[in-house]
Amino acid sequence: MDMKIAVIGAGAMGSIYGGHLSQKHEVYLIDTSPAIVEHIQKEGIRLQENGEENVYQPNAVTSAEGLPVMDLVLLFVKSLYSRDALVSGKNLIGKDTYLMTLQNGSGHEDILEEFAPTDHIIIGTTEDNGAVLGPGLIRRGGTGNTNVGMLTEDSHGFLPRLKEEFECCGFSVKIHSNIQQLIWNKLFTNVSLSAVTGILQVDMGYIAANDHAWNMTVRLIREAVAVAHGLGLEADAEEIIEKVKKTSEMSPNGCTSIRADIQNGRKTEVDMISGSVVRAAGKCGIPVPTHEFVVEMVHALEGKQR
Ligand SMILES: NC(=O)C1=CN([C@@H]2O[C@H](COP(=O)(O)OP(=O)(O)OC[C@H]3O[C@@H](n4cnc5c(N)ncnc54)[C@H](OP(=O)(O)O)[C@@H]3O)[C@@H](O)[C@H]2O)C=CC1
Ligand SMILES: CC(C)(CO)C(=O)C(=O)O
Repeated sequence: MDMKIAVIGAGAMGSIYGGHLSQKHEVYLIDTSPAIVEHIQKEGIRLQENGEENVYQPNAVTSAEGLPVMDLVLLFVKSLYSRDALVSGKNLIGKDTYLMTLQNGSGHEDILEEFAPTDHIIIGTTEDNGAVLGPGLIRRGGTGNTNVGMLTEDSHGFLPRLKEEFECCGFSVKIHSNIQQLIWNKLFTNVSLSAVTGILQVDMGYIAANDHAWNMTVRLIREAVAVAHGLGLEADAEEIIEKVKKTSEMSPNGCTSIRADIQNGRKTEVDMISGSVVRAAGKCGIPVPTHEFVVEMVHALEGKQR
């Protein structure tokens, strides 16, 4: 056992990472749902991956109470629950603990910094994806890189260790010196395609196929690109527009996370997706009326489902 790792949130992504990491590390999967935790305790996590079903047996608990201080805390709750989850897991974080997020959206560091010093925060993206099929049963969809980076210099050389410890469990980790660039590269798709499919409640293919939906998507991309430039990031609007169009066309029946959450009567992560563009725009003094509209509209839709 090399590292003590707490993974908070035993949903799709927490199960994929917690399950795989438990092959070599002492992993504690924490989820507020007693049903999920009991299931994992009895039967482990069943992951459908690479055409087979594998079972992993991390420790599973409903609360961080009584757990030791961790080497790494990996946050995999939906971002609207991040603060609550970290308040409940405060005892997991000691002076040497690294706190890590691969959640969609941007600006998670603003919350993480309330719980750990900046030089112990790891942010990034994952190109893996997954879905919960039932209690303890997860389908691992596509796999790809786990992109990580820090907001400051990695003064203790933790990222190379993290890379090694994750890669021996089957992940492919890339360390980036400008991780915000990577985060925004993914964000452009979520703040345009995902947001518009959520509001319209349509499959991904509808966006490129319908002129009005497409105009709205392009407008969102152009506003987000202006903000990215304001933050000093690189972003080529025409390239991003082309990429988002391809994403829509290549997965005509695909369902985005914002759409799925609204459809399932759940709250969305819009505040850390479109909302993060609005907050960054405020700091740079750039107008983003379409993103402001999206945030209000998605929240209005969430209210309708209750
Ligand atoms: N799914 C995917 O393919 C991808 C997801 N992501 C990101 O990963 C993150 C997690 O997504 P995903 O795994 O799909 O989400 P899920 O909803 O599947 O899993 C989150 C889990 O956390 C639980 N939870 C909620 N609040 C707490 C809390 N305070 N403490 C402990 N557990 C809690 C939830 O319980 P309950 O259901 O009862 O609320 C749920 O079981 C998101 O930020 C998402 O953007 C990134 C890339 C791909
Ligand atoms: C756009 C998509 C489906 C990834 O391609 C996504 O990241 C999301 O909506 O969460």
